[in-house]
Amino acid sequence: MTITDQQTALGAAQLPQVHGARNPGMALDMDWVLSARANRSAIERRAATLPGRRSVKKDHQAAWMARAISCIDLTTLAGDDTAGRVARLCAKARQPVRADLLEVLGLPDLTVGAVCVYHDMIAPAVKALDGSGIPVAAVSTGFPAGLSPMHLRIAEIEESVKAGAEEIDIVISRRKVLTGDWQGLYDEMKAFRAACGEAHVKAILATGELGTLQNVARASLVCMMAGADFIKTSTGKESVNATLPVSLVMMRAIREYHLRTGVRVGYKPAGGISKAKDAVLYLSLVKEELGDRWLRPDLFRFGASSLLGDIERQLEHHVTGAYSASWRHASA
Ligand SMILES: O=C[C@H](O)COP(=O)(O)O
Repeated sequence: MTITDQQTALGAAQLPQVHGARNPGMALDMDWVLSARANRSAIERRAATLPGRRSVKKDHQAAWMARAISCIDLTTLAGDDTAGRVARLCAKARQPVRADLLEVLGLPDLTVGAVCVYHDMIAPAVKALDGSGIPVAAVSTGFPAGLSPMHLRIAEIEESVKAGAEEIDIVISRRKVLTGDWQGLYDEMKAFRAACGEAHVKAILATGELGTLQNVARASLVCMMAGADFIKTSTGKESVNATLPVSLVMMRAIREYHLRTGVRVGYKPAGGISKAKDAVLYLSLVKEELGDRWLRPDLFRFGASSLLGDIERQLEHHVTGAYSASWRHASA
């Protein structure tokens, strides 16, 4: 399969809708969970073939990069975040690429999917995004390790929703996966989902700490059964974050969940995705594994702090024929 439909790509980038139908969840089905397997060598072989055979050129490339922008959760998760830095990030979220480039691309209203911050930065982000329709996502539940007492993790979600976060990125307890406590993981995720209320919930699996791809497959299923609206690879703070093999496993779990329940759960690779060409690779994988319906911000996001800068650079090159210095795009 090759990517050739520029119009489809540009059309989807203009779609404003970032929130779709929710995943109601289902009872924990242990037979299904324990039947999940992952053949590491086959998955790694398949992932290894992807970079070599993707070739998306010129206008098609620009269309796919625009699509990628519409799916970015523009993120800042640093200890020295300030209201000023978040306001600058939000300005970038509203207008992710220079206005003249957006005009040439025919996408004057292109924005990112969401802005993702720590709890303390929700209020400045909500203020800076007022009227834009761009939701604020907050990382929560003792991010990134998820080791604070359960009642505090629940309270943190509730506080963040109260502060205006429309999306909550929770972290799961890795030890529940590593010890095979699937019921415990299910109960925890269900409690997180309930605390979110109307806010959409993304379950961060921290796949780099789950040991095996089989654990990634099982944890993906359990979180979806417990009502996760999205499953997300990583916090960006593990030593191994989003990878193509892990993405294959998680996307196939999403596909299977959709086949069995009819419910579409979203996918968010996060951590270390900083190049436009990698973003296009991920989009092509989503297209192949899940289909076009997932190539929209209500079902796909990149968690990324520096990807937008490279995409803007590549788009500038596409339109003007020249690259600008990377420092010109420093805020993203
Ligand atoms: O969820 C988003 C990640 O924390 C961003 O990671 P990154 O800084 O490697 O892009």
